[in-house]
Amino acid sequence: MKRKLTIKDVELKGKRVLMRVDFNVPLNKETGEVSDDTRIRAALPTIKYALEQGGKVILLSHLGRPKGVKDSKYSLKPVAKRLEELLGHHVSFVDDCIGEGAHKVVEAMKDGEVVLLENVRFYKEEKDNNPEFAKALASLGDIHVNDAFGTAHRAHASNVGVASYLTSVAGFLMEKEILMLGKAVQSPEHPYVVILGGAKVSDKIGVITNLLEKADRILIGGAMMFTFLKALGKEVGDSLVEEDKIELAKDILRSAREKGVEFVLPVDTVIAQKIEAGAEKKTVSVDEGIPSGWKGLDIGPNTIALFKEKLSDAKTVVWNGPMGVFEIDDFATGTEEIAKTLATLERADTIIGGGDSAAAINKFNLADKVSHVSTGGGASLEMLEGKELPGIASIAEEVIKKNVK
Ligand SMILES: Nc1ncnc2c1ncn2[C@@H]1O[C@H](COP(=O)(O)OP(=O)(O)O)[C@@H](O)[C@H]1O
Ligand SMILES: O=C(OP(=O)(O)O)[C@H](O)COP(=O)(O)O
Repeated sequence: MKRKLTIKDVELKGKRVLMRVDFNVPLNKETGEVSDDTRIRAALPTIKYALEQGGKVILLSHLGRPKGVKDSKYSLKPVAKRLEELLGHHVSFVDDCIGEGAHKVVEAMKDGEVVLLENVRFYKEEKDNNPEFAKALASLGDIHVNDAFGTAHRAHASNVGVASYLTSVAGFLMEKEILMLGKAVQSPEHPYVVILGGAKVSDKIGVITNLLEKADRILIGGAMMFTFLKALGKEVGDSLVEEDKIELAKDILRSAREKGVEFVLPVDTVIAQKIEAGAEKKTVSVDEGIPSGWKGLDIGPNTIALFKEKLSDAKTVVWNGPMGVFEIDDFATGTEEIAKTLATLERADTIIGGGDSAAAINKFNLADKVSHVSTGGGASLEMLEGKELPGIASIAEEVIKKNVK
């Protein structure tokens, strides 16, 4: 892949910098305020840089899935407030992302000012990547900066379509995500260990197939383990199993054996009858099996020890999906211990992807102890699957000048 142009490659002074960010953040249902500002913080270096360079920063984002109509539940207004606090700089909010209102505000902007436009998904043309809509957005800027890595697996108007009308360059967050995840995809240092957990087996099965070509070891935890344990004929009680993926799980186990990839499944699990704090719990070995009426909600102590050993010599670790129901402290031990283990691997590239995995690492205050916590869930997974993401493909590449005599 040729080098992507970044915000550092272009002149910003006096320019209208149309910046696509991913401010799709959770809002508190009662107060309507931003409840997790990780994605806003992650975009700050790019916004600050553009301001320091004397650009006029016009921010575009989506929030939620409002189905192409204006719906105040999905307004970016609370995000403007939070951004203003974090940036320590006034942020004007405009209640439309195209049209006369938006144009008037943008035309009146001075260098070093910031405007956040309303949710681009209030128009269905955004998700359709409609060229006219993309042109209308593009008319608000002189240059397009794409810092929305979390949206890079979508080919929408505000990240991809606009690149037909304006030069699109990467922001610092986009650049870092491409660098860190790209390295894990293209040239990981070995041993390369992948830890997969969480609940969405069907979403992640494609990644496993691709990773069998690259990883040396794959460790499976979370609810995902029960589909594999069932494929091996173990009793899994009432644990979460994706029945229609059992055959695929068998294929993956066979394929791992053939390719010489170590496929490590838990040896014990913490079980309970109810997914709630304080529920009676016990640890059983997977060979003993889980009785009916009980479900596996975390990896057990012997599995934690086994996974620690399998991680000890790792040079690259990619982790996606918690090891158990970490939201409840009784079932958070496995996730916490794996997070702590990653934090001690100082000489390895440790990369965490997935919304819940990022939430878990934040819960244990270990985010600054790993190499990279991706802001993209779906985007990081698709990248690990080896797919080309449309929101990266649309960023301009360096033109290699040949010496012509
Ligand atoms: N054994 C389990 N049984 C049921 N749910 C589980 C289990 N282990 C993990 N989970 C749940 O999986 C969810 C996260 O899954 P997923 O969305 O796949 O992860 P990510 O967002 O990191 O990609 C969490 O809410 C967690 O409670
Ligand atoms: O939050 C996002 O995806 P993620 O939850 O997979 O990280 C992105 O903002 C993309 O949103 P979308 O999945 O509604 O297109």
